[in-house]
Amino acid sequence: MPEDDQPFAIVPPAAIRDGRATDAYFRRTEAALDAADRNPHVVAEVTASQFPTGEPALFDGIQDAVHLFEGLPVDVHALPPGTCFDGGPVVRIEGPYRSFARYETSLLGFLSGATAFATAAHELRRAAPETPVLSFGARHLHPSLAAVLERSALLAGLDGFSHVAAGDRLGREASGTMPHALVICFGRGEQEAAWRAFDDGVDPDVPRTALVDTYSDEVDEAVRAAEAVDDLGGVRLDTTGSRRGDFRHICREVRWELDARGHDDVDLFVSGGLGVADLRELRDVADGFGVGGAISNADPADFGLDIVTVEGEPAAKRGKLPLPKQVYRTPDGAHHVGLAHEEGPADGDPLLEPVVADGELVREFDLDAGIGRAREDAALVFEGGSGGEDDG
Ligand SMILES: O=P(O)(O)OC[C@H]1O[C@H](OP(=O)(O)OP(=O)(O)O)[C@H](O)[C@@H]1O
Repeated sequence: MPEDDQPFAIVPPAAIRDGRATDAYFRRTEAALDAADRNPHVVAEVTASQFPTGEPALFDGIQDAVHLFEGLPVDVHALPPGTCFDGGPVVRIEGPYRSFARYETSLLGFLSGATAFATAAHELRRAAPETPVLSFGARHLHPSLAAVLERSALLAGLDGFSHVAAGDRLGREASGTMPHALVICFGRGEQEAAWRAFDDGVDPDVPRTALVDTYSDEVDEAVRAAEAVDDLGGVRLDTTGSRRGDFRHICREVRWELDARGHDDVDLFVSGGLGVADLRELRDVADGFGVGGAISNADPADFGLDIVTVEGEPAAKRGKLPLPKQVYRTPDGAHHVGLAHEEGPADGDPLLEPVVADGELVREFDLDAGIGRAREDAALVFEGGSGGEDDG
């Protein structure tokens, strides 16, 4: 599509579907294979070789990637979204290499971003298992990725997200409170007018949460908001880092002062540059968190694709393990990797499952099912099946 037909630097979905969203060397590989009349039948696997936090990652993105293989003469196996893994293949592709070579770039891209978001969100989930956490990170990303970000956050068990168009794509409603811009539009000393305008103007089913750090002390604004808006649901503290001091103490003080004035039904929602350690520190004083960069700024998962057989014979580059593999989950939560043609552990569940058979999609992906899978698999892997809280 010529650039002036669409103003944004976005690779269109059609280019992803037809394999043009690829690194140029795959186009050259196709030309070389064609010139040599060579198109070997191969098995290739996608694996990650680095796990930066030292903990299992949460697999995601296959729901999109699977569409790359529609209509191709290939069979694909993959881990279901929401599976914890710390080694071994996450995807296995079998077919004539020439037919899928050009899709490697997009395949790895679909998996790398989504898995990174899901893994980061899951770390936050475990840091505050009982407290609502919303994904606020779309502002740090290219807007075309917002639905991927929010879907991964939900898959990992977070409770909601802020991006409206992502919500349209996912069939779920975005949530949110109010920005500082709204308060500033009414001016210093007029915060009550801003909070009341929100109460007057916003749909009745939206929780009334007042932002209480714009101009003055958080305790002062929180108490004023609770007195200005009938049935105020909560206050949000997004205190700027330079003014934060002992943020846990500020939260406790706000809670104390609200309670002391009979506003114990007003929740305390906290946001602004929060990470895993902050959630652990604040989870007993906050009723909810908004977290952005700690999810959206996650480093991409380090996936690579390697051929492991050529015409049925073992093949691999140095440092990689040839032959197709299967991965298994055992009841103790361990992750076993073995050769696909050998028996796995007697009590192990094979995790790679068919997703494409001769170019036909053979598995449906449902977000709620993925959320449930992530919750159950993480309970096995991180708590040995107990489902208990991670105390870090
Ligand atoms: O810091 P992160 O974890 O990435 O969270 C994303 C944003 O959410 C909060 O913004 P807020 O809605 O208060 O923005 P505003 O200052 O523009 O009103 C916070 O201050 C961050 O800018």
